[in-house]
Amino acid sequence: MDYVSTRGSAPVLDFASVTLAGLASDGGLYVPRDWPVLSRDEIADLAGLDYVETAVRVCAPFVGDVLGEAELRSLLGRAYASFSHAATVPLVQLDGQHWLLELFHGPTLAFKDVAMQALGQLFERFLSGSGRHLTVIGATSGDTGSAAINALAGVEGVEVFMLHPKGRVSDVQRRQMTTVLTPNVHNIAIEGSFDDAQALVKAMFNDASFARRFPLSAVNSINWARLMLQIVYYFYAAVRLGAPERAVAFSVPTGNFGDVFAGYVASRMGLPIERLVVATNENDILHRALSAGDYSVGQVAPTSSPSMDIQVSSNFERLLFDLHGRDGAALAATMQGFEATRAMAVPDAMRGEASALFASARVDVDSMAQTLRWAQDKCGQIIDPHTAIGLAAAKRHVGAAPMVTLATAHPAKFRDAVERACGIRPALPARVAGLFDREERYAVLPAELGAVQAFIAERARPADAVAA
Ligand SMILES: Cc1ncc(COP(=O)(O)O)c(C=O)c1O
Ligand SMILES: N[C@@H](CCOP(=O)(O)O)C(=O)O
Repeated sequence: MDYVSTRGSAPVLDFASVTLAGLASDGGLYVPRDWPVLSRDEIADLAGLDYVETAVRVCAPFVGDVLGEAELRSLLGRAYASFSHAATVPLVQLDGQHWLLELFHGPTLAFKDVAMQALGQLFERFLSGSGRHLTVIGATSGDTGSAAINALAGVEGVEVFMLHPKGRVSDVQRRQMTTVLTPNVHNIAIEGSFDDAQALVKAMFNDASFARRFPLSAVNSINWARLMLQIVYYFYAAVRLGAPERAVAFSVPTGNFGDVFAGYVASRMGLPIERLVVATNENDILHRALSAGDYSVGQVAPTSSPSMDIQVSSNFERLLFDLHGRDGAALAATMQGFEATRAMAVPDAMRGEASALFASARVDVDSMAQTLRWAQDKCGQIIDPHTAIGLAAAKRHVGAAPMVTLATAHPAKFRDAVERACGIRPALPARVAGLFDREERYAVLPAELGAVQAFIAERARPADAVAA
C-alpha cells in the first residue's frame, strides 16, 4: 500500500516509512492512495474472531507486504496482552437502542491505548537493527500523552517529548505522564492551550532545518498508523451487532477528529455504518462545520471534558481531502487560506456529501451531566464526561440502527468532574495504584517555538549521531 499526502507534493511512502514519518513534509497528512474494501463475505467472516485476529484482517491491506501476516499477528498479540479485559474492548448494552464500546481497558485507561500499544510495537520493529533513532514529539490534552509515554518509555532508539497545556489536564492524566521518570521521556507543560501545543508540534515538523537535524516522528493521530489501529474496533463492534446484514450507528466524542475519521474509513472499507455522530463539547468547531459550514477557530474554552478542548481538528483535513476529490493542490490552497485567516467556509456541496454519513451535536455541560446521571440511574453505568457527551449526542440522533457510543475513557481519569455531575467519586483501578505517591518531573515552557526547540535540542540525539 502506498501513502500520499493530502497536500499532494510530499514523497509517496510505504507503510513502514509512513509510520516513522508522522506529518508529511508538505505540511499535509498521509492517507492511503486508495481505500481498501472488504467484501461482504470478508466482513461476515470476522464474526466470532477475537480482537487480535480482527485487527490482523482489518490492518493487513494497509500494511501491505511490509510485515508478513504471522508477524503482524504476533505484534498485535503483544500489544493487546496489556489489556485487562478478556474481550479487549467489550460492548455493554445500556437499553434497547444504546450500547457502549468500552475502549479504556488498556494500561492508561483511555482509548488511546488501543492504537498506542501497537504503535510502540511498530516503532520497535521498524527501528530494530536499522541503526536509526527517532525524536518523537507530541501534543496532548492528557490521554495521548499518557498512552504514548506508557508505550514508549524505555524503548531503544526513541526519545519522547510530550507537550501538554499547563493546568488544563486532570490530575490523574498529568501524573500518568509526569511520574514516568524513564530517561527517554520528557514532559513539557506549555503555558497555553492544546491547540498551542499542537501548533508547536506542526511548526517543528515544518521547520526544515530542525526536521533535518532531528529525525522527527509523531504519535498524535496525524500519524496514519494511529488511525489504522482505531478502525479495527468499528468492525469488531459492528459484526457483534449483526453487520454486514445489519447497519450500525456510532456516536463518537470528538476533538481532533481522529477517532471519528477512523469510523469514516471503516465505512469506506465497506462496513455498513448507518450514521456517524460527531459529538463535541462547547468547543464546537466541528459541529459548526458539519451543520452550518462554519469552520472558524474561536478561543478554546476549558470544560469538564478537557481532552476534547480542541478547536483546530487536525484530521478534518483528511476528510476534506476526499471532499476535494483527492485533489492535493486544491486542498493545499484551501488549507493555506485557513492557516492565514483561521476560518474556512465548507461549501454546501461538500457539506451535503458529508451529511450522507455524518451527523453532529454540541453538548453543553448540563446536558453532559444529565446524561451521565441517566447512565448511572437507569443503566447502572458510571461513565466519564467525554463518553457522556458521546451518549448525549447519540440520544439526539438514534434511529433504526443499534447506536454504539464509544466510551473513550475510564471515569476515574476524570473523577472530579464525575463527582460534580453525579456525586460519586470513581475509585482508581489497581493498575494505576500509587500514582499519587510518586515523584513528578516536568518542565514549564512558554508557548514559543524557540523555547521548545531549544529544550528539545539540548536533549535529543541529532540525526547524524551514531546509534548506541
Ligand atoms: C477521552 C477522550 N475522548 C475523546 C477524545 C477525542 O478524540 P479525537 O481527538 O480522536 O477526536 C479524546 C482525545 O482525543 C479523548 O482523550
Ligand atoms: N485528546 C487528545 C488530543 C490529541 O489527540 P490525538 O488523537 O491527535 O493524539 C489527547 O488526549 O491528547
